[in-house]
Amino acid sequence: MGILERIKEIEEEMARTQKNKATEYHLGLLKSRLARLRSQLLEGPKGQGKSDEKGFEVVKHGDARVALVGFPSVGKSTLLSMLTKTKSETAAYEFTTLTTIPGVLEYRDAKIQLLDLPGIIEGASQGKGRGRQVIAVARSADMILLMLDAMKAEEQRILLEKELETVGIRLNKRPPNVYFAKKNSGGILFTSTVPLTRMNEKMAYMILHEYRIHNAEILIREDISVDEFIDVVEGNRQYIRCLYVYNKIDSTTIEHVDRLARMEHSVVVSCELGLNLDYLVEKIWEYLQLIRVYTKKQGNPPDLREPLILREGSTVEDACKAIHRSLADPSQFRYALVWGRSAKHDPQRVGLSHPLLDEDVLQVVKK
Ligand SMILES: Nc1nc2c(ncn2[C@@H]2O[C@H](COP(=O)(O)OP(=O)(O)OP(=O)(O)O)[C@@H](O)[C@H]2O)c(=O)[nH]1
Ligand SMILES: [K+]
Ligand SMILES: [Mg+2]
Repeated sequence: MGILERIKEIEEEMARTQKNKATEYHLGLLKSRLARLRSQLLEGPKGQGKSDEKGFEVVKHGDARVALVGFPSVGKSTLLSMLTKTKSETAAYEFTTLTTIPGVLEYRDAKIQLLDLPGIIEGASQGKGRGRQVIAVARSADMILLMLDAMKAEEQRILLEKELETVGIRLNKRPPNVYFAKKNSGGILFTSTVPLTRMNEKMAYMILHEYRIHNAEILIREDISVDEFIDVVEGNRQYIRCLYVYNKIDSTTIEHVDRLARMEHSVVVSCELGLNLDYLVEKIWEYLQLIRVYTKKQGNPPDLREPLILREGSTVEDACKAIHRSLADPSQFRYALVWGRSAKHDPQRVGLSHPLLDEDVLQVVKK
């Protein structure tokens, strides 16, 4: 039996099985089997490289990468053409876009790579309509714009979420707070620092057994579910921030638009009429969690044209490394001066571990 049939069989068995105390462990086992098969599917057949199927990968450029994912003809290419200087072909028929089209979204002195992708359809995660190549690119993104047709919002959203979930993409979630390490000996060492209400030690043993893991250390620090435990064991999940972009609001009612706009992580737009696109770009910036750090040389004003673009939570050390690989070395770095929101007083003399904030000014003093 092929992997796809085995997946289908397990899915059917899960659908048939009632959820209760007596079936809890059996369902846990089925979930882990399903997760293993799906991972196998993603890796592809052993010994056979992935290169025979041409991918949609393009070179990473700029400060961050945002991928446009959605069903055909929801307006992905129209959006790319509105937000960047790149023109991607748009048309009323499905599958107009056949490969990745990269554009550059310039905002707040950052260059954000925006990727227009071919539309995906139900079953994409199993390879339908080159869905796997699209998903591979989505996995490489710092953020996903899940684009939906406002008229078919609910059904499209549920289907797309399922496709992405299936391939191990977790949208707007954090990795479970669990320490997990495989060992060579010593058996299973299971500890939890909080009461577990959704799984337990027995379940963990059973799942690990399914994965043929007999020696491991597990420290659980939050009340996780069985699915989250499997995610930890799989270890290949991608936790990606996502905005749901409801397009074509020009062709639906104001009440419906209002409802969509109030949902979590959502932005309503009309790409064609250019409605609400400024707000969308602001939200993209917010979700990417980037900060700008302006550098200055001693005795000169700061360079306000080209800031360093760093992840939120970056330190002086990260900034130094972004300027030059060896600048953070003890042989070069003496101290830094920081002006701005992260400084207690202007300027503050700081070391490598000082955390920076958006719009700080940084001067590195070398030895
Ligand atoms: N009414 C309306 N139509 C739109 C809007 N945005 C895009 N369209 C139309 O929707 C159709 C599809 O747009 P595309 O940008 O080609 O969609 P796509 O998602 O890139 O499609 P594929 O590449 O085929 O997956 C085109 O006819 C667009 O003119 C919008 O805001 N409102
Ligand atoms: K289209
Ligand atoms: Mg397109």
